[in-house]
Amino acid sequence: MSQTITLEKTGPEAAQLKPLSVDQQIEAIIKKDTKSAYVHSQSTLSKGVPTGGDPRGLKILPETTRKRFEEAGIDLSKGYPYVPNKNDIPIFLDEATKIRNDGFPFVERGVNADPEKKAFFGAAKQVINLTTKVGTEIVGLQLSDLTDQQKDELALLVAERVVVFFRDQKLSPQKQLELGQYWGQVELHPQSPRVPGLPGVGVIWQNYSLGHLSFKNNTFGNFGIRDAVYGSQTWHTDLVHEFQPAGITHLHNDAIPELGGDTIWSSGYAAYDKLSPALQKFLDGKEAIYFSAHGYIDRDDPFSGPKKIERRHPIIRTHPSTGWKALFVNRSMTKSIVGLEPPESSVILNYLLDVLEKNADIQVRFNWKPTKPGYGTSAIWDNRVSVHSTVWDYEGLEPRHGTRVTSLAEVPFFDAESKSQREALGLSLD
Ligand SMILES: O=C(O)CCC(=O)C(=O)O
Ligand SMILES: [Fe+2]
Repeated sequence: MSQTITLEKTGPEAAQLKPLSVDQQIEAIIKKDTKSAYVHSQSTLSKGVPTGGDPRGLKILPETTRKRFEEAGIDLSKGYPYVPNKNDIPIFLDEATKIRNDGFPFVERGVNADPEKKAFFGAAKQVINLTTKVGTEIVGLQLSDLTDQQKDELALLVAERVVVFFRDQKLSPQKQLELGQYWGQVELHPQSPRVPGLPGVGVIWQNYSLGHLSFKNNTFGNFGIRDAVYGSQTWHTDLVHEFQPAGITHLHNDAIPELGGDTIWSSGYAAYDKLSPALQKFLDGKEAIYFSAHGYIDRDDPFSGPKKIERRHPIIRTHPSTGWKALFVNRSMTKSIVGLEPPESSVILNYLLDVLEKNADIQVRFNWKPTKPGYGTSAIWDNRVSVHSTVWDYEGLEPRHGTRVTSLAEVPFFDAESKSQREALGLSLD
């Protein structure tokens, strides 16, 4: 498959242009006028929207998404996406930190699964491992038809392979939510736009947030310099500021660009296996500070600017199903290693992040295109043992839209008796 691509000229001269009104911005999106939309990208459509359904989003909703929602009986009459009521969004840091601070029961489904996964594999036409260490594609199986036994086996497969893909799916947002609820308590994100009537189903839609239009190559931090249209998302893992952070995330993309818009995952197990035994030993049992994506006001120091929620978690964590150790750091949301001087922490942390981000042999890059037009593609990954980054290379304003359900998991732990993946599989060189 090939496609001729003409990159728009943007940059300083584009930034000189007059910002557009919201209506003009919507027009620009409909006409796929990248340059005009880019000019406005600093103040995104998703900011400052009225609470409730956003009527503006409906105007640019991709056809495949609209069809999927209609078939599922989603009420779009008030607009799309649903934007949370401002009164429900915590403003102060202490309020935001308190959400789920007390913990909740969690059942790890993969633990009880048949290690051979006979029920799950038996129902699939094909099982394709995409690389040696990470990523498996399942062919010929509908996620909406899984039995509980198959869901347990899939959870174990996701834990082992880090991310598992399913093309050509017919999946309603309600079924997607049900599946997520089976794997854990579903995250109800107070800020994020969501599918109307389904608080646990978030929306990933760059054409709405225009996120990718304002990003440059941003390896060294979020929200990089705005002098290029394209880039990639800062490597991250989801919701690490939670007391019980994300386990499985399931993103179902129902509008997929003709070319591009891939996502990359890197394995935390394999990253750990790349460290020397001396560095592994140093890190085992250490903790790091993780922070939230959103900022909040500090009641005691309200004028100091937004502050992030911070949590302490083990920097090497043991996965409860596989029992393997994984490196648990990410560029977007890991602040420092506890117990080290700031410069020491920064050097070591940067090295660890580089191991995850710069080694293609522990990564998988996935293109979401279904083989059947009109069908969607699901990626199901384990945030406890991976980081991911979306590639915003797709041309102009081609639609890319997905619904996302995240199941929260256990309080992260490190088991000193646990093994690395190579050790457990008998591949260790020493
Ligand atoms: O759009 C994607 O490929 C992934 C977006 C993302 O970071 C997520 O869903 O957690
Ligand atoms: Fe993410």
